[in-house]
Amino acid sequence: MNTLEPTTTLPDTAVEPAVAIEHLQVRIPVDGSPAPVIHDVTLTIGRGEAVGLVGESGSGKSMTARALMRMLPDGAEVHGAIRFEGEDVQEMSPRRLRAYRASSIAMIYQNPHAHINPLRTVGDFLVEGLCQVQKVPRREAEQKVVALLVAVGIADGARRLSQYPHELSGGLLQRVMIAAALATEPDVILADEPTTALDVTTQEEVIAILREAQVQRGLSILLITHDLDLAGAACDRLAVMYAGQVVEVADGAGLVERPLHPYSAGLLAARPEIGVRARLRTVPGRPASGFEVGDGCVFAERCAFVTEQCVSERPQLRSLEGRQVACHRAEELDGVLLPLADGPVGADAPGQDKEPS
Ligand SMILES: Nc1ncnc2c1ncn2[C@@H]1O[C@H](COP(=O)(O)OP(=O)(O)OP(=O)(O)O)[C@@H](O)[C@H]1O
Repeated sequence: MNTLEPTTTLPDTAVEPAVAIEHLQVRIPVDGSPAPVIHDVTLTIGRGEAVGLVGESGSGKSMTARALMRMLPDGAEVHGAIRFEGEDVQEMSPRRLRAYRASSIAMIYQNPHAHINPLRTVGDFLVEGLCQVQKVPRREAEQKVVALLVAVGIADGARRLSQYPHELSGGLLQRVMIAAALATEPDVILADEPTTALDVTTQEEVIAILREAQVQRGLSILLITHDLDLAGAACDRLAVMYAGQVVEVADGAGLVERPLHPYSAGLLAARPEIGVRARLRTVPGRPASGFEVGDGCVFAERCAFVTEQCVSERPQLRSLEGRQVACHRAEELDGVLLPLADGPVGADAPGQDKEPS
């Protein structure tokens, strides 16, 4: 489905962002030695802004979210800055970290069944968090969660409180998870593939609920997804990630109309179009994880425009015409990549001056 309908433009950059990640690098121990999974993530989420983090499997999207929650695997080495409202998340004391996770930031996962106790009722799940962590009296907590269930489209919320997770469909349970996330009145919600396990109609409803929560409650949202169209429709800005690096940040319309990074163009070209019978296009080559790339551009192996400089020197994310891009050749490729996104991707692409390595 090509239904990209971005809604707003870039936020006012003079406003302090809710979240600021600068040059994040993460290494995690694999077979006893540290392996890089995040090379360079630089990303801000403004207050009340929804940012879509898109990219292929293994690019490090979930790891970025986990770094923001300070929930990385044991032994992870972290470099760079992760700030929430100006405060360094890495420097938070255990007590401050508990408060941050309890009331400033909330996470919604792909598979709600995996994040709820199947032996407890929906009511226990929703109410106990409020009673125990936020010290809200039980009766008040029940009233609050019923109102939240109504807000996420569950009209018979009071009845649902006595049900067990297995009695609810995936879509209903994901709404319960959104209600749970909203219950603590967080400033930021991290939604990690929240609709991947749902059918298309339910996907749209869940995204609409998140979007409404963003607008009504002034929430900042990081939406992690493989689905560029979904992210474009639901978010104010998109950050494209590949092999542990953010390679382009733009508003949805800008990205679709004028991608500046060859990987963004490849992702755009790979979107299936309903009603058009054609061979599905793919980005040539295999998606790489952070620990598989060398010192040069993370996309060099698969790029149709690769040069010697790309292989030897990693491009940094830099500002260019109101957006950010990490490509040595972004100026030269401006305008060349759009026909690429609309047409064939690969060795026959225009502007290619060297064989991919
Ligand atoms: N606990 C872990 N231990 C070791 N490696 C891990 C662990 N979790 C993730 N990885 C690796 O880190 C890299 C980034 O993973 P991550 O889950 O962040 O990617 P992703 O972009 O979210 O992918 P997906 O869309 O498939 O969830 C991958 O190479 C993955 O194999």
